[in-house]
Amino acid sequence: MEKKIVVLPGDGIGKEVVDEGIKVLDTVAELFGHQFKYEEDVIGGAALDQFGIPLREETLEKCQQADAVLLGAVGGPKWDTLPGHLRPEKALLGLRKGLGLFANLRPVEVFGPVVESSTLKREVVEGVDVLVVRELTGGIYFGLKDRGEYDSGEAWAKDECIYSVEEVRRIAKVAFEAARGRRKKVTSVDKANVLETSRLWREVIQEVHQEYPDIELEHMLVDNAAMQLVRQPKQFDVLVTENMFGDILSDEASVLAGSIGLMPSASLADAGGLGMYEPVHGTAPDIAGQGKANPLATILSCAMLLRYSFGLEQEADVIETAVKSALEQGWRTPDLVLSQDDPKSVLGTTEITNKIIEYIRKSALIQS
Ligand SMILES: NC(=O)C1=CN([C@@H]2O[C@H](COP(=O)(O)OP(=O)(O)OC[C@H]3O[C@@H](n4cnc5c(N)ncnc54)[C@H](O)[C@@H]3O)[C@@H](O)[C@H]2O)C=CC1
Ligand SMILES: CC(C)CC(=O)C(=O)O
Ligand SMILES: [Mg+2]
Repeated sequence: MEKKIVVLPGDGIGKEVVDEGIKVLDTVAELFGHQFKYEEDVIGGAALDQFGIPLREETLEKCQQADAVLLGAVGGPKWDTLPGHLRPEKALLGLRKGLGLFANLRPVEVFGPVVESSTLKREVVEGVDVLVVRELTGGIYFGLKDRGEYDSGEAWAKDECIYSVEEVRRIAKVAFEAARGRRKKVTSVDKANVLETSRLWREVIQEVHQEYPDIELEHMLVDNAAMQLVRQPKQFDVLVTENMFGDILSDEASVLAGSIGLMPSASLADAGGLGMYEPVHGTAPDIAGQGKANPLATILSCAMLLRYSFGLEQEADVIETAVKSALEQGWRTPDLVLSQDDPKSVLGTTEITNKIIEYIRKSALIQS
């Protein structure tokens, strides 16, 4: 199979983890006889430094013409004081909107071997398997185009939260369809006791649910959901929510898995179409450049890329199994080690990728 992947490393550890993801994709390509062509471009802070804007039109066009996009993360303290439209993070919003990627899938799977990496009790987290379905191109991160901008020192600032029926309907369908292939339960998270957009959200979710009588639906207010997620996470199967709530709840859910360095994501327009794949985490300025970032979230995002954009199920499975094997054998990155005297073998970014590649090669040998 021949495919074109646009690679957007971004800033901070984004570059470090994306490099590792490509090594894994190259290994899979070599073993399974595929040809992946990469086209790298700058976005975020890197694009600001080089071109004066966080997202160039030509970058968006390149992505539109690709088969998939692999992204690291954007932002960092260097650009924190810039006005809103120049923030590196706006590049991400522009890409998501420009590519029509309204469905963000963030699986939260607790890998058995790293249960002890979670700060929560074993009985709470063991076996957790939640899919967060986050609406990605609406809500308060977008608002109205002509809303103006806050200037430092001004007396007030404004963000607007808008949702249309159609925006909620299409993400509801993604969630109910996903639940059909899982444990058949959807929890819709909103703030319908306060927000008008949430009242619309709840109404539309209920309406779409009529088409899915085989799926159990419950509604939960977001403050309660934040609490339930760490109190009793196994009550959740598919959790569907709007843009900002999904952003926050998925970072919270990473505590169940042991580290945000394990959390992959896929941002999709339509099933089988162009997708963008990125770790849930940001640029981690506190550890950037030290060779200790956990690349597994990105490597698992590469598995999602193969599965959702290229339909390469077996190749995706091989990557996921290799990640599990490496963790089972006790290999860890520093973020997965809670105490100094933890006996687990601690590896850097490149070293743990090399282990994953070793396991991928071994499993390909067994299969051939
Ligand atoms: N998708 C994106 O591009 C995102 C970008 N950001 C940006 O990243 C910058 C830093 O944001 P933070 O709030 O600090 O969030 P962050 O996710 O970058 O880091 C939060 C904490 O998690 C740790 N961490 C994150 N990824 C890790 C990994 N792969 N391995 C080991 N440890 C990891 C970091 O060291 C830090 O202690 C900001 O400029 C923010 O706007 C934040 C979130 C998402
Ligand atoms: C950086 C933001 C645009 C969004 C974010 O934190 C995320 O998508 O996880
Ligand atoms: Mg986030």
